[in-house]
Amino acid sequence: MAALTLEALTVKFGGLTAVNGLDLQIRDGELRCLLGPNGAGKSTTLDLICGKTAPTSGRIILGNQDITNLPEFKRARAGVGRKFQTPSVFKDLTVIENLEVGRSSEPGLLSTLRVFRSPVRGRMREVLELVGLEDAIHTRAENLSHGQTQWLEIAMLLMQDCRVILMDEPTAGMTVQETRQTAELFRTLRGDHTMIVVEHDMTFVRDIAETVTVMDMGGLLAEGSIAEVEANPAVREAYLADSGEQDHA
Ligand SMILES: Nc1ncnc2c1ncn2[C@@H]1O[C@H](COP(=O)(O)OP(=O)(O)OP(=O)(O)O)[C@@H](O)[C@H]1O
Repeated sequence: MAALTLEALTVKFGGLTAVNGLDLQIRDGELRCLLGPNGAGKSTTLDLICGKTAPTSGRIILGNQDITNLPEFKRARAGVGRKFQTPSVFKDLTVIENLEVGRSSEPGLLSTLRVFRSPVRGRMREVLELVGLEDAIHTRAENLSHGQTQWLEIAMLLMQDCRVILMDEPTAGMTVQETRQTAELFRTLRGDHTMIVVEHDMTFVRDIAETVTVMDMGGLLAEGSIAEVEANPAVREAYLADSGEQDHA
């Protein structure tokens, strides 16, 4: 079953069509990489899916629910999770406290108490092990490395049991080692979680990619395995036309 379907999705900003009639279908459990030269419309596509930007036309369907006209917070509740480039963790709180706060959709004493019940606590430990933060449970977020902070944010999304997780350049600013660990994490997550990842780091993409979608000028340019799209002359041309981006494909 499709976790997410985009139908002829379009957004215009004045005279500029940033996303142009985009059709996309993401299977449950799929890890889809979204590539394309600068200005291709990748981040705007994520903005449209999470509700940060309203489309000019087209439809967005999550599972079998049409979410095109839902406001951002309702889409989050419906199961769209978004990780932005700048982490939004609480610096003064520890790793586990961040997960507790992130988990609580109804702030207040009752929900905080509920969080401490064992099934949720057990799930937190599981998620922290998954992202490699099991030894940093009581570390304040401000003392985490850049990579660890990104993993904490991913852990917070995993706790929300999102239907689809959107990530914009998750490895930006990471060391080579952190990027490798993130690739390993994503390979573990795929199958159980549905993710759309916008990424420029082609080594990382090759490490994690199943199907990749290449956008150019707001539209879909190519879709297939990494080998297929890298061999596609139209893809090569699009990247070469974008002067600063030759290294990205
Ligand atoms: N709110 C906005 N108002 C006007 N134009 C916008 C807005 N958001 C994006 N754009 C334009 O839409 C186009 C697509 O931008 P977008 O950020 O989606 O590209 P991208 O593929 O994510 O690029 P990059 O890889 O550089 O992040 C660009 O020309 C951008 O300037």
